[in-house]
Amino acid sequence: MIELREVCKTYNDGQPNAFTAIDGISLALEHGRISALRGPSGSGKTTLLTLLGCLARPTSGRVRIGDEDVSALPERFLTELRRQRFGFVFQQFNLIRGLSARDNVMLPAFPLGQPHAVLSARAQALLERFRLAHRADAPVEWLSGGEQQRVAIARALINDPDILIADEPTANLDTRLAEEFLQLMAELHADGKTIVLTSHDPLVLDSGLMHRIVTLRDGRVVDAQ
Ligand SMILES: Nc1ncnc2c1ncn2[C@@H]1O[C@H](COP(=O)(O)OP(=O)(O)OP(=O)(O)O)[C@@H](O)[C@H]1O
Repeated sequence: MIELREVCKTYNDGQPNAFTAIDGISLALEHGRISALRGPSGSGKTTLLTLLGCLARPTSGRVRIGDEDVSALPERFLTELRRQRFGFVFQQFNLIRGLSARDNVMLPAFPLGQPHAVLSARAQALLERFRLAHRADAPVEWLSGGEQQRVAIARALINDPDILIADEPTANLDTRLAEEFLQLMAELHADGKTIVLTSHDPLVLDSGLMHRIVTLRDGRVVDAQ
């Protein structure tokens, strides 16, 4: 369970330009499920995702991942927790140009200090799983949008996280690639992964694959089916 209790996030807290993007959200997302956050632009979806993914701390309130209250953890423990438990897929994929697909996939695993050959084999296996083995040595900028996204998903999985976080994952994809993305999410759900994503995309929201759809407005939950 990922649980938020009375969570607020205020940007520029205490300054004249303070802005409360998340305004007292309590929410529990079950492990092993696919949950979507939706809502108008500026409603706080990305901010909420960063709090759920321990990329940012709440200004007030509590975030629990399983049994652990992570809102109180010092930064280095948070970094460790992120590495071990979370994989992130960003809207723009955030791949490093000039590096091969395989090296991009390996990147999040480098700080864990495993032998290069082990990591390389694991990255190759993930690329194979996503039908990209033949592109492993290509610089990522040579890959198509759909291929780049599969590299980004492979990279998110390199440390075998149990929680996958994705921000507007289909925003840059055409219908066929968005459907392919959903197919991958269904497979990862079958593997037992917990998936939390933000989306405006009816193709995602109406796919029938989302176990929970949480609607935000003005930093509050207005509906949580
Ligand atoms: N670093 C920041 N500093 C100040 N305000 C911010 C910051 N990041 C986000 N905001 C503001 O917080 C609000 C929520 O932003 P957020 O990106 O979470 O919304 P969103 O629902 O994901 O929007 P979109 O669908 O457009 O991506 C917005 O009004 C935004 O301008």
